[in-house]
Amino acid sequence: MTTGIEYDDFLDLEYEPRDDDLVCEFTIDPADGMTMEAAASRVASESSNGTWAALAVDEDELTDLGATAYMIGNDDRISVAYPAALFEAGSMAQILSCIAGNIMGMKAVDSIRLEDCYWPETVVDGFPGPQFGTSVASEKLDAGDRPVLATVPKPKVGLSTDAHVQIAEDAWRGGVDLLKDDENLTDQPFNPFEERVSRSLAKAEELTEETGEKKDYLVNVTAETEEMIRRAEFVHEHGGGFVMVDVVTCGWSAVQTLREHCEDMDLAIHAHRAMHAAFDRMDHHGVSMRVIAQVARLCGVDHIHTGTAGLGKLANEDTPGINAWLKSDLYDCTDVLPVASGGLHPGVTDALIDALGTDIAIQAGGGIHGHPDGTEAGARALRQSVEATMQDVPLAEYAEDHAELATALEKWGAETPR
Ligand SMILES: O=C(COP(=O)(O)O)[C@H](O)[C@H](O)COP(=O)(O)O
Ligand SMILES: [Mg+2]
Repeated sequence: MTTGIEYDDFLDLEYEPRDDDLVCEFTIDPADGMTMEAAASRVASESSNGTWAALAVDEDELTDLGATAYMIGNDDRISVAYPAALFEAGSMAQILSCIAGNIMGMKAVDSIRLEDCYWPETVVDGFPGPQFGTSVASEKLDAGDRPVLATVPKPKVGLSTDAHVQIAEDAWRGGVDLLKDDENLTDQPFNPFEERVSRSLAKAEELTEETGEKKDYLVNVTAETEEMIRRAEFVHEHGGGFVMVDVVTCGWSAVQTLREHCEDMDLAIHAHRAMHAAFDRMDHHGVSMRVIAQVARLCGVDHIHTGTAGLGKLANEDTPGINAWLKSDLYDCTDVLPVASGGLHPGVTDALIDALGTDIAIQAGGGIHGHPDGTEAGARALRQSVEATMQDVPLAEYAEDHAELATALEKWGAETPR
């Protein structure tokens, strides 16, 4: 006996999602002449098992994996439920090819944005999730209850290895926990990977000894996948506890492979999100940062950049909401430490912690190295701004007997750079 598959089969406003459905919320703008219902059913169809033409299939030869558009809101939002059996366990590439694949370009909608996902346990269980998450603050570092502090040397590329290591030393001595490579610093001749990593990690050990606080390094291992694994092994062999990867430009399959190897080496993964804005910057089309963060958590990164709640130099989606999701219960999946970065300096630390809490990493590049008295003073100023905020003392008051903070406040005040 044959069964028909056509668009109407993918819309059922009475449908109640099952516990093991993956539910996705989209904002859509139907094309001219297309109703919300018609557009919604086409989205559900193309992202699961339908196509533009009606099909007749032998029932005995078909597992019905059709999605159901079951809710159409007043605000151009629709909800689509996908049966868990549609998805290959543990393959983020396959999941995204369904829920954020062809539908992003279909003519039935003028625009479509994947806003949010509700992940069922069956799908989450296919992924490893993070190894450490927020616990890095005490398990791998000595940050305790305060935010983890990190800095990226600036200029972001072009510094020699000597200059890079000197900046690292100054920043660690001044009070940051982590040195971080920038997103486009990998293995270039002016500062080759192996020399940079071996010398910086040796310096981290010295500074750990000197300061009595664990110092470590977010090493950018971004590369073609096999080379990336080789670089992660190099970090491990030289005593590093972290790697950094540009998750969007590398792709999720590479991240999944890296995560697998990091398990054996006890390395935490710091996710830089360069290029995320190509997907999430437009509020009517693409994939939200919220979903990108969800995907990153399932794939197993321990930290991810989620923005500054509007206090930095880059456009941000809902940072507090995304951070709350990263720390929320998700079956047995470990949480993720959110990283605030991009245009931060000591003068905004109080507002930042007020907006995002203390369970974050604060990363400042220009806001440390641009300090009039240099990197060490800049790092001290950032650390002082955190101490003040943790003790509930206004920054200006704390600055009265903390010279580095006073100089930073004089230079930047509480401005939000552009
Ligand atoms: O280099 C920096 C910040 O440098 P600086 O502190 O000098 O601005 C990071 O790449 C951005 O934070 C990325 O943005 P986001 O964190 O939003 O992904
Ligand atoms: Mg950067």
